[in-house]
Amino acid sequence: FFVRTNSSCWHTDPFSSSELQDACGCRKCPNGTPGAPYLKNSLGHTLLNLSAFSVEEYLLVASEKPRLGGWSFGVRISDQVEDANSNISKPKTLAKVWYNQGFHSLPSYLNHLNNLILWRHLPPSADWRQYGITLYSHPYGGALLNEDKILESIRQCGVALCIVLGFSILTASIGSSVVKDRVTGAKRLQHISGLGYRMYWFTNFLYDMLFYLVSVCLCVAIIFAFQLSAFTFRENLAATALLLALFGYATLPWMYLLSRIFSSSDVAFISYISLNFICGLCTMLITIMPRLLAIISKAQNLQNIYDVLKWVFTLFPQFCLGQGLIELCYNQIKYDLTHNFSVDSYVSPFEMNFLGWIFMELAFQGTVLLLLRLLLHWDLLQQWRGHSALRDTVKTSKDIDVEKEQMRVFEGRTSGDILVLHNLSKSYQSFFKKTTAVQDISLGIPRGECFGLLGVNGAGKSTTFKMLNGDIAPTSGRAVIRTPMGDEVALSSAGVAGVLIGYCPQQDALDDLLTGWEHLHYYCSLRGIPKQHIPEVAEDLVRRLHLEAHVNQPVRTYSGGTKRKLSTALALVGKPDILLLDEPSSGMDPCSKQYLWEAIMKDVREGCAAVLTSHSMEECEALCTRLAIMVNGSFKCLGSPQHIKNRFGDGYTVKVWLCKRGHQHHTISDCLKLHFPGIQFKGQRLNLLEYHLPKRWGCLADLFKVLEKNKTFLNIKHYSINQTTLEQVFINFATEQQQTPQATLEPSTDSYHPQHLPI
Ligand SMILES: Nc1ncnc2c1ncn2[C@@H]1O[C@H](COP(=O)(O)OP(=O)(O)OP(=O)(O)O)[C@@H](O)[C@H]1O
Repeated sequence: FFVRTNSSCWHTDPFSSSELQDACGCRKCPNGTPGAPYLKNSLGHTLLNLSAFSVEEYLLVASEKPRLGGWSFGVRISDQVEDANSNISKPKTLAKVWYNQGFHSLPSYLNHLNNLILWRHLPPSADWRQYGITLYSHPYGGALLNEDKILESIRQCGVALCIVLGFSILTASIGSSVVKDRVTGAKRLQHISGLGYRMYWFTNFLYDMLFYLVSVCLCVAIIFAFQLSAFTFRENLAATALLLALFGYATLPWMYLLSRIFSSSDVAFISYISLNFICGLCTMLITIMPRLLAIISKAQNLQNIYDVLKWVFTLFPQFCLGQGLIELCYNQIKYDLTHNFSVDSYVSPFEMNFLGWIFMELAFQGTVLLLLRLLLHWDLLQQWRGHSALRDTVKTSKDIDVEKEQMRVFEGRTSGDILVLHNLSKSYQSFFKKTTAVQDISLGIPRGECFGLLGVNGAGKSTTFKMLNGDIAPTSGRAVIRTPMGDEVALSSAGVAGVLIGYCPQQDALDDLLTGWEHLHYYCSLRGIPKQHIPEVAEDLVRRLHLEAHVNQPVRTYSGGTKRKLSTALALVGKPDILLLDEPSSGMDPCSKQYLWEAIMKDVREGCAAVLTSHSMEECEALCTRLAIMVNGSFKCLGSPQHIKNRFGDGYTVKVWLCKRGHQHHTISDCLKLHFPGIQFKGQRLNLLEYHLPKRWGCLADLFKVLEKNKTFLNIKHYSINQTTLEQVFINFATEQQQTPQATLEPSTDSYHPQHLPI
């Protein structure tokens, strides 16, 4: 308790009744006469001659119950509280009001003193009884301040931050799915199969929004269940739901636009979360600082800074969400504070100068970004770049066949070809180095041809494929298709020109949740096959690729080989004019390979032009009418498999199986070298020895003769003599590949590999 009686003297302690009685000069006068017409201070000095005012009765009556309060006059200021500048202690005429316990005692005793002062200043002729200040006491009408409620609203600011974090993660996980679609090739596959860009993005957006809105509903239900007043009071629940929904509406197109820069969906997911949270939290913190300082200091320039920052940061949907939720909490705190004083300071969140501007901003951003996403697409950019990338200069190649093909393309002798590559090149530019993945390849592929692209890992096959299917733009050169009318059109316009392309990507672009049937039905619909014919077409493909046992199961239950079969089946849907097959048989058993080859050959025989990459020489020999071996991004040889074997496969391969394991090869090697000095020992595995005999060092008949004659003497169980295989030609070229970390030979799963020396 304290009573301030003047600027330099105040008491903070409550007083006991006896202290109070002692302090009341009128009750306990120094001369010992209660009720004397003098008011004296504690030192006995007369302060007021009350008889002059005839108020003694009043004071006596007023001081009858001194335990509730009283007055003292002329009390000397204690040394501690005296002004430090004045060291002279002098008595001052003071009036002090004392009170104790009762809440009403202070105002009533103060009022007595005020009355006294009033009467003191009345003119002598005036009757003091006619004047007076009356004090009324009424109970307080308002409720007490509910501190718990206010603290709860402040705590809900923390909930707002959690909501921002949660929705940052949710939108990131939804937004990164399109990156997965692109990286696995599913997006490209759908475009190639006939799905337009706009349709893809629009349906994606609709589906993602639907999925997102389910989460919004769950979140709003939880908020409602826990009755978080900042987000549920009056119109706040509707505002919270709208804010969350619009956040998704503005954020998803923004993520779609950025999706192209990510090479993995995991990287995209982490990046989106970081971007969301950085944009959301940092912008909120940056704006909160000047706002708080402006509230504390009442400085107008800080308020201006806050206003400017607020408008600038509305560019970020994350800021809009955080700011909107914090504003709802702030509104609620204000309401809780003023509500106790019967003032309703609640502002509707839908008012334009409150959250209305945030809603408008989010809706505007979402619409503009979605339109941008629908209008801008990769092929459009490729077309712009394609015009500047054309460069038709004939480069001399080391190989005569490659050069001939190049001349054929440049001289325009490709009228019968459906797919033509003009000097196609691709370089990847990173910060520190430039990698030339594909270098000036020219090629024309007619209908009914299966062209094989061979090369070690990193030779540039997949890059060539990506340029063919429109996934990446060539650095220079172009790939065109010839329409049935004979016009050359860009690959991206194939669908419009009526040329169907089937694509089997290196990674299976399948949806784990769909069954084989559902995949086939979907891709048949994309190809435009009439609904009534879809079962027939799908069944035909299932039968040709022997997928009957799996087609009703979800794809997640498929083995690697079965997934490849389904991927190839999807590429074959609708009898495409051009088939792009990137390692279609990898991971398949020999039996499945036979079915696959038959399926591909059937389409090729019916006039389809196929381009195939494979690490299986057996497959290339079985399927390809022509092939090229790529080394460091350029063709090193080109022609039919037999032509390549004839040109580059010099001589014979001799395989000798010994009767016993562990025998050294020296005796046999010495014997063979005696008859054929040019023979090369290539390696030994268990009891198998392998030799290469160049043609000029001996003929087939002599070789048989020597081996038959010495079979028993050399402990030979049996032997075989073959013409040099395509695989050996391939290995010979592969040694030319730059010794980069990627340039390692991938062992074929299909054929036995001895420890080869290069031929
Ligand atoms: N996105 C990229 N950025 C930079 N360099 C790349 C990129 N993609 C491929 N390369 C490089 O381009 C070269 C050719 O790669 P590509 O994937 O076309 O080889 P490939 O013949 O298909 O190999 P594989 O048989 O393993 O599929 C390699 O040196 C590779 O490192």
